[in-house]
Amino acid sequence: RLNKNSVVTNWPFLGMLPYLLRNLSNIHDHAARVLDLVGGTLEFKGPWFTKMNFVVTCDPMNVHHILSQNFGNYNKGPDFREVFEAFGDGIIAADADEWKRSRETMHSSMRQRNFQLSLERSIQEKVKSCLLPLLDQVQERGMQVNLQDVFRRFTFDTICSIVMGFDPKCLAIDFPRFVYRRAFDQVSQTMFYRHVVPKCFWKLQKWLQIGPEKKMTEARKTLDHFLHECVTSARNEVSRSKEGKKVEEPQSMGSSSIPEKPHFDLFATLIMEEEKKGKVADDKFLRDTAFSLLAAGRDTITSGLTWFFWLVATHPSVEAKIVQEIKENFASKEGNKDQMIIGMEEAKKLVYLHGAICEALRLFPPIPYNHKNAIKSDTLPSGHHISPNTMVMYSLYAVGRSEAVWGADYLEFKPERWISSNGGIIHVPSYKFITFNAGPRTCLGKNLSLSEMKMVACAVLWNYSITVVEGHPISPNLSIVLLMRYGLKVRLEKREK
Ligand code: HEM
Repeated sequence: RLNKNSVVTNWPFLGMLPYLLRNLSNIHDHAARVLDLVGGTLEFKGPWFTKMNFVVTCDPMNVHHILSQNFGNYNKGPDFREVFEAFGDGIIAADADEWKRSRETMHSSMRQRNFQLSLERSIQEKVKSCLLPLLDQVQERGMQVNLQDVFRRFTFDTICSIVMGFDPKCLAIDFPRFVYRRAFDQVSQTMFYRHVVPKCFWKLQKWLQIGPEKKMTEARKTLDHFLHECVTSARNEVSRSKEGKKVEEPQSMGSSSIPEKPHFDLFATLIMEEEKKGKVADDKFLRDTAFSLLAAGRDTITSGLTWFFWLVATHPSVEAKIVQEIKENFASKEGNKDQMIIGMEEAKKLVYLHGAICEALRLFPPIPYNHKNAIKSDTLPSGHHISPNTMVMYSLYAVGRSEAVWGADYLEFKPERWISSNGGIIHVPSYKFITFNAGPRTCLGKNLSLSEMKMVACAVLWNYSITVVEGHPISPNLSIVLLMRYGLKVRLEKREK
């Protein structure tokens, strides 16, 4: 019988760190394979002089236990906050009452009708006035384009508009450089780096201000400046709208500007929600909230769209079915549907597209792993004992590729998996389709993201067929969000309708 932990060599002094570092470039696939071999859960041992021991699992019952059934015993904890310190006290890193307060305020703001309408309008406008014109030019000039870069720009513009009512206009044909976007990328990379080197090592680098930690400090300064400007602008807008005054002309802000027209953004809504409760949303709360939302909602949607378009481009029969479904639902309808810029309600009709997007998000979850900290000792459903203050890591990537959950064809891209015999959408419990997390801390942007992805997919696939540039390498990057290391280089052709 296999000694369950022997799949990964546990070296004297160094523990399993050599395995982790040797396989880092393809760590998610390695983790999925190892977890499969050991029955779903592994006790990882770090070097003896570090506190790098943790339990890693992809067993859906363990995940259900940690995220829902025994939710109260698993928080983010101090280590999470240290690694993700750029999030401050924002919802992603917060625990207990701080988290509850953020979650309630954010949830009620995001449910508001005006917010939903403003969100829909922002996405539609961005597709119509920036995304499709840019792709038109690329196609007309016969150029190659990196779709991942296009989506990163698209999502940065939309998330800034949605959260702060400010469009940085990164998506333009001259692909402008935008210093704040690069600062965000630097912060994400350093946060990933802090996961794979012992804590004492990155702390020393931080203290000495060298390597990635130096870059992190500089990037954070840049970002804090950006967020401070956004907070001030949102406050001014709320005061102006309360006074019923006309919104002033944009001020200069780096290489971009504040939008000309009033906008029902999340920031303004949050400020007003707090006021209704007799509280004042202080600058730090708004800064941390903005950072959390920008980080949570920017690269995640980019990742989802990039892997989706790659899968569709390499599965022509799926592409044909998506286009057919769009045609059947909307092509003969009244109104301006020549570009297929649909709304959120219309997006719900596209069941096959929904299946294809869920399938892409299952195979390539934008957040491939996550972790929690056990407060008291516990026993997982798999029988593993958890001591107090142990980090429990769960691989969303490995859950999405578990044969036990998805069947023998788990590696196939099959949108049909999500469609019932009567043509409806099959509901998969969130601890199995874990891409948006599960339990009380389920992603607050789940519906928003699915709608946005469908709206973009519908417009792009209706207007273009996409071919991946021959020989272009496809592999995941090393960061906290699963993007493509070399981007997604494609050529476009106008679709014959
Ligand atoms: C495809 C897109 C997305 C995916 C796959 C995704 C996935 C996730 C995951 C896995 C978590 C749990 C993170 C953790 O606990 O550390 C999360 C949390 C969260 N997400 Fe998303 N997300 C997406 C888009 C968005 C968007 C667009 C927004 C908002 C604009 C958003 C807002 C949030 C918030 C506020 C949380 C924290 C919830 C809490 O802790 O209570 N997400 N998301």
